[in-house]
Amino acid sequence: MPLILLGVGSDLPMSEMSPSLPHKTIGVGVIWNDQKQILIDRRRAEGLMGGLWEFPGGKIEAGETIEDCIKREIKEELAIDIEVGDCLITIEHDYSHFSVRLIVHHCRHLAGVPQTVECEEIRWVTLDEIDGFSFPEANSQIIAALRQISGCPFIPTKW
Ligand SMILES: Nc1nc2c([nH]c(=O)n2[C@H]2C[C@H](O)[C@@H](COP(=O)(O)OP(=O)(O)OP(=O)(O)O)O2)c(=O)[nH]1
Ligand SMILES: [Mg+2]
Repeated sequence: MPLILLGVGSDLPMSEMSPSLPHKTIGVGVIWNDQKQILIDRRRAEGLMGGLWEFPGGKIEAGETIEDCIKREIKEELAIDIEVGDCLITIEHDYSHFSVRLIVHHCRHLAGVPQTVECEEIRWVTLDEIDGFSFPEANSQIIAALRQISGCPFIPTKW
């Protein structure tokens, strides 16, 4: 009698067999100024994760590099020019209704005064001050990674 396996007996990896959450890939910038402060912005009250602080960024578009995504999002959201540097960390995080991959790069502020084009509020803060702000859950890993490096990654003579 042949053994007949029905349904789930396939070669698919577990991740493709389980019902998956919607997934977004997000380019995120940790933007440093020449005083070694980091730019954070507060998300609009009415949207997803409303009122929480974040490092600016947004969804990657088809055909875009992560560097181009971060540069574009930061121009759209804050109207400033930046240089995108090294990757600090990549995080995979599951929220209740979706999951995100946050690809976080160090960035250097080049020009323009940040404007609240797509956010509620903007602050330049030191790493010591950052604990006074509420961030989305996934951000604790970004902040921990920032604490592990020895300060601003850009060489002061480059400013
Ligand atoms: N930009 C940013 N997003 C974060 C952070 N931490 C975190 O969990 N997220 C999540 C929140 C959102 O679900 C997602 C970012 O999406 P977004 O709403 O900024 O996307 P977007 O700029 O393309 O905006 P939209 O076109 O959807 O309005 O990543 C963070 O530090 N920065
Ligand atoms: Mg955004």
